Amino acid sequence: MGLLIDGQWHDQWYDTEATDGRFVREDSQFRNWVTADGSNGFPAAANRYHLYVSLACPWAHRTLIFRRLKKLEDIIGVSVVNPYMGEHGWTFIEDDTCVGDRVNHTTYLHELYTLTRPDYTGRVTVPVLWDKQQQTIVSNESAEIIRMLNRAFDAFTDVRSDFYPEALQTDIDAINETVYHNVNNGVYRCGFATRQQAYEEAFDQLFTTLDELEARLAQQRYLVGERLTEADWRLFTTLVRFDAVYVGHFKCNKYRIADYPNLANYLRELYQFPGVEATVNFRHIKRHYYTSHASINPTGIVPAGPAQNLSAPHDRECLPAQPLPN
Ligand SMILES: N[C@@H](CCC(=O)N[C@@H](CS)C(=O)NCC(=O)O)C(=O)O
Repeated sequence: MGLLIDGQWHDQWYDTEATDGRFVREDSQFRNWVTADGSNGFPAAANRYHLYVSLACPWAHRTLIFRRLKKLEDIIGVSVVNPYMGEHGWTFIEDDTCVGDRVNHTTYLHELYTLTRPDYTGRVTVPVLWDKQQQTIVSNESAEIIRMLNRAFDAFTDVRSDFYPEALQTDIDAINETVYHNVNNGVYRCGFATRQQAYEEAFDQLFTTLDELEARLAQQRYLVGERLTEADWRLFTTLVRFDAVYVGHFKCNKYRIADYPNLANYLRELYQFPGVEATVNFRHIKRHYYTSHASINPTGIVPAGPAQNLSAPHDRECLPAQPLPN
């Protein structure tokens, strides 16, 4: 784990000293947009853009789900990093989990960052949306990449589903804000905290929000009502990792998702949504977290459990849902 400073790689763990042991996530620095009309300099096109992801990473997972839901697999390629993130950060070192970077032939993800900006200073994260034509990073912010995939490439797919419909944008943005802070990033704020108070603060916010979401999902099928939206997919990628990793490795152990009837059924419904199961890889997920954070799990032993069956039937059909267009 490390970062680039003026384009030079430094192997160093997160600095939580200045923030009383609290983990504070850096803002993503590459924030360009692919648009249908190309008005931002990045027009949607077939086979021009490439996604770099980790199958372990919940943020990158969002982008893989959108690529799949919008049937953009033939339009946007994907490279998967090795799940082990050690002294060089994310790598493309080839083994039974990784086939390398077949687009830019790099060994380390940080090379893509310095190809884009030779004096880059900051963390080197996945996902990365890469423009093969201009040889540059378009965006390394998953929240924005999924919005590009949602609509900008509609000329290249027959899937008309819109997971960020205009009429629901205010509600989606509001729930995203809470879920991001307390759940998506909340599990990291628990796991990467280096002082007891910082951990407990994050832990309380996480489980207060999970309790609220459990109550909300008793009344309605999805986070903003009857329609499945971006907000659900953003929550899904954390929920699906929760019992396998966050409960133990990040000490988020008040309850498991399996202990919340509505969240557990909702998780299974989303997991069983056509195409989604294929984007979930527990081997990468468990290997990454348990082997890459040596200060949290020094032995690097990957737990063998838990036994869970996300393909088991769910009960969500008793709540009304709006059908999605194809
Ligand atoms: N805000 C970013 C966060 C991405 C992120 O932090 N990804 C993690 C993987 S789960 C990462 O690459 N971390 C490497 C590091 O922080 O050095 C997004 O949502 O795209």
